[in-house]
Amino acid sequence: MSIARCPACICGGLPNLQDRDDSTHPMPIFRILRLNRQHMARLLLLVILTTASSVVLLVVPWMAGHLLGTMVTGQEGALKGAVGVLAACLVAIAMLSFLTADRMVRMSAALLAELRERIFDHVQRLPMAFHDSRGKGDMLAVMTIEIAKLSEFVAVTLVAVPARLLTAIGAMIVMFTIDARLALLIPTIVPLFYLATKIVGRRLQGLAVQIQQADARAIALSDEALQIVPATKAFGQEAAQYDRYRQTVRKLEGLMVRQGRIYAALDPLISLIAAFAALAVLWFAGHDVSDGRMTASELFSFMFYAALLTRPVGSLAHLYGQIQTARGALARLSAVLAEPTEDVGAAQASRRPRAHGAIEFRNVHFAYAGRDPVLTGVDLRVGAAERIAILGANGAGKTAMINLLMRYYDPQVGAIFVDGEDSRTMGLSALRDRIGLVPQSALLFNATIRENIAFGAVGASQQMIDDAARLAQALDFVASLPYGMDTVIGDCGLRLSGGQRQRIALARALIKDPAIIIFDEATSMFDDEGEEAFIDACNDALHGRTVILVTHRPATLALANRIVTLEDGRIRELRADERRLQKVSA
Ligand SMILES: Nc1ncnc2c1ncn2[C@@H]1O[C@H](COP(=O)(O)OP(=O)(O)OP(=O)(O)O)[C@@H](O)[C@H]1O
Repeated sequence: MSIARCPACICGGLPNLQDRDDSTHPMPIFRILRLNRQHMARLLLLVILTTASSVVLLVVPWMAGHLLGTMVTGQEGALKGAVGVLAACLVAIAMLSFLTADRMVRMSAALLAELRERIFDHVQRLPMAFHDSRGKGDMLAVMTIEIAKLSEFVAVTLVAVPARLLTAIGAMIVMFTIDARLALLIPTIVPLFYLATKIVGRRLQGLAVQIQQADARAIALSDEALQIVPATKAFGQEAAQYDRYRQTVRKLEGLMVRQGRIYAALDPLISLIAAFAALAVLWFAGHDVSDGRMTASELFSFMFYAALLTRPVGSLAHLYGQIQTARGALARLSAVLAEPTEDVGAAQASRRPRAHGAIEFRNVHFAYAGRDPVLTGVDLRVGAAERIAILGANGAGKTAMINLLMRYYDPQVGAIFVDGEDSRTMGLSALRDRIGLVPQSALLFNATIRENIAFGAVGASQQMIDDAARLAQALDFVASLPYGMDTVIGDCGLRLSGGQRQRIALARALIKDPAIIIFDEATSMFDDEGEEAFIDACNDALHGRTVILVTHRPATLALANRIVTLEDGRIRELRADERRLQKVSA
């Protein structure tokens, strides 16, 4: 029996980042974000707002130049008008900035929430084989950091691009109208900008991937460390755990510093190129003004537009790096969303005929991906209401049989029948509705006892919860807790004893009144007395149900009326003397 995984635990392994294939062709961003009409309307409004800001912004250099020109020439009347227009522009820019920022936050938050819901829903529905193959930290990084990056990219960065382009093109046009000869100097610096962003962008791309990997590892390590706090304390591993985490976050720090340095260098570089261009303009324009070919107002305006131009060009240079980061996030999200989910089928338990619980494994062969075969021709018939125990050495494949019965995996050869129907054709929800699983690790979550029991059946009523708790003989200990059924039990039920957790797990399994109950080493954490009490509790609860017991514990075997053993990948019925021996020790 393998250790059942706690839903919130990292035991499934750290991210295997080397194995990850990020080369998957990313889905278009609009498909990933499912941008519907409402989103498009909001995006359009944002584009209009940022564009309006740009238009007003384009008036400012003109008016500022005009203002300075009138100051130089001493035209008092024109001064007042220019100040008034400038003030109006500044107020308009402030208001538009507020509106834009407010809308951006709403848009970004909405996209983030929707994407989070979607990926959460999708990941939960992915088959066990997928979860086995992916590191949990890696998945957590995709579900948190990556989607945050993506929604911010769309709602903040991408939305501002039209406005930036408009500002750049608008500034260029006005500069051409002021002095085409001088304006022609500007395009000569474009190749320099391009070169700078290309070189910088190439460095940023590799760094973005490394930062994502280090981020994922840091998330995985902190999650794992929190899960194994008791083990860390018991083995005095606090310092070693700290070192492991420290190495990862320091590596992340180094990468972020490198990325920050590149971005830090980019802005001054762009400014320097722009400043040299401005100097060249001044050089030529100085002659034009002294020769009377250009007014002082035009010169000032020209210079202001040149300065205005550096802002959108600078942010467009940043855009290259941001696109690379978003592309990486998009590829990883696409890869997860492209994975086919399990088809659970409609939950119609109430309309299904009552199941009998007969099970048959017919020539079942199974190997986990990339591993040696575990089951090599399992044949086993379990009659309705029969109680069977499956014995076998560690690693023999007992849990693998349960995993196949639950259809967490499918066999490579052979089939499993439940009530005479091939489990692969009956629909996952129809199959799983018939089975109550009590695993070794109770898989409880941090909520009340009531919520944990109700988890076993969609729409469970109060009466059903109480009945299930009574059947599992959990009512006594629940009554002794400070808030009874409403007591919150901590992560994985850590505020309960092992035996109490198992009773909650049994109640949860019984609440849907399943025809089949599986105990996968469910009594391994009991002492003899606790095990006997638990078995007493089970005797009533198991009445009329098919029971599969995976256990090494003799006392639990007493529940079984038939014992088989799994050896070399096949089922062997115990001989009468072996059976007697097992029962005697029980
Ligand atoms: N998710 C998995 N991916 C790959 N191999 C696995 C996985 N789970 C178990 N195995 C391997 O499959 C084999 C059978 O494991 P299984 O858990 O079914 O054994 P078991 O009979 O339940 O053992 P035990 O009595 O120790 O719990 C083992 O060799 C194990 O290493």
